[in-house]
Amino acid sequence: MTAGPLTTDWEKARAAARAVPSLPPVARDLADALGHALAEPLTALTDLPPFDTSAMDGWAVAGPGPWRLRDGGVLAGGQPEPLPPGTAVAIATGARLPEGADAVLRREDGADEAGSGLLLDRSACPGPPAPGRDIRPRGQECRADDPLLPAGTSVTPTVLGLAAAAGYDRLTVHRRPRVDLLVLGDELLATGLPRDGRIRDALGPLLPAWLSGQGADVVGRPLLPDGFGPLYEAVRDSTADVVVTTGSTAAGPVDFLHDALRAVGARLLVDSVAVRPGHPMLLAELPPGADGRARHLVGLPGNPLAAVVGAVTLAVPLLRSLGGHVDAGPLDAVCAAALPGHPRDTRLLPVRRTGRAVAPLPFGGPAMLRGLALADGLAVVPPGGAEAGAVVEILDVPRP
Ligand SMILES: Nc1nc2c(c(=O)[nH]1)N[C@H]1C(S)=C(S)[C@@H](COP(=O)(O)OP(=O)(O)OC[C@H]3O[C@@H](n4cnc5c(N)ncnc54)[C@H](O)[C@@H]3O)O[C@H]1N2
Ligand code: MOO
Repeated sequence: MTAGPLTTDWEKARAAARAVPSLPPVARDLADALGHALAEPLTALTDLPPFDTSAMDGWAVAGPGPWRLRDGGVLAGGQPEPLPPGTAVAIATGARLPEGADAVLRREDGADEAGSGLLLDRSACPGPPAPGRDIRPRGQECRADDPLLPAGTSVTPTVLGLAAAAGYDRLTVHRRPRVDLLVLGDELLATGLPRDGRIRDALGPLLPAWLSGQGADVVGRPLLPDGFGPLYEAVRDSTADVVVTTGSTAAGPVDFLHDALRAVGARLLVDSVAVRPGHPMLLAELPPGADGRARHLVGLPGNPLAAVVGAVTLAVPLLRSLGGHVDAGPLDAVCAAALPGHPRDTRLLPVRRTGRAVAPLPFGGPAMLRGLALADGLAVVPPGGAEAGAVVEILDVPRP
């Protein structure tokens, strides 16, 4: 390691994690693109709708009524015959409008006169249907080549739907970062009740479920035994874009993270942050991978809430940047009551939201998850605390 221990301001720590460049673009089938970020703008490959379409079930009509009804009807997906003036044909919502039709009469507004073969307009508004009524004209939503979404947009289910509608089978997206999760601590149990001085691992279940939703492919490791050797070897041998460790950041008798980083030739970018809880968190640049790409390690403290604060501060911004996501700015809220702060450091506090106002939750100690599990967000409390009525930034809590 080339940098010495240096506490970083909380905003600067977040900025350092966000500063890493995105991973290269890859092409993915739509079905595999969910959760990636677009590496190029999404441009319409077609007009939408691609042809004039009926917006309602009823009849396509040509000119003023009454109309002579033609046999058959036009269904969605059909190719209709042209419609001569003074005639009408039954049509379904989403069906292509026949050439010559200038409006659609809704099913509930038309009367199909028995015997005469005539269709009468019984709609409340008298006079001929206004041209274009209940038609979705070609290109109403977009024209081919129109920009629909900027690069950096996260591929949500809606984006998949829009891309499919606009003609895409594959999308160019940023590769998702691969994460190796190393959970450290001989005291941790994977199952059962706490016993014999040992406790359950809370972070193995929490982190993969959360970080996957942040656009990462997480490979969870079984609990790693304490000791320099296993940690050093796991970090040295990992080929992931990001190694996330939990525990071992402090100076306890089995806290070997700094030693392991030194031994693999890592460079510390952030070594402790002025935030509570979680201040021993760290961010390091690992020696590059075989392809020359930068690789990183995020060291999260072992106390569970402290680890979540570390992940919000370093891991989430790092993974979002690597994945190429351009996210909206944070939300803020008004403090319903004073939020207690740390005298010198930023504090992240689990809060409950009611409307635009937030209030602190009990059980927000560094080793606890009870408050966080009920929280709607983590309030960013400035040094010294926030008064009732003050506006504070709210960060998202872990979600799938
Ligand atoms: N002398 C000092 N001691 C400590 C300091 C300090 O500044 N000087 N900082 C404290 C703070 S703050 C934190 S946070 C912890 C950070 O410790 P580590 O990152 O080295 O973590 P561990 O010692 O391994 O564990 C701390 C605590 O968390 C429990 N733990 C660990 N992993 C898990 C897990 N996966 N699930 C549930 N609980 C876990 C572990 O049993 C310990 O109780 O250091 C303080 N000490
Ligand atoms: O800051 Mo430690 O992170 O108190 O738990």
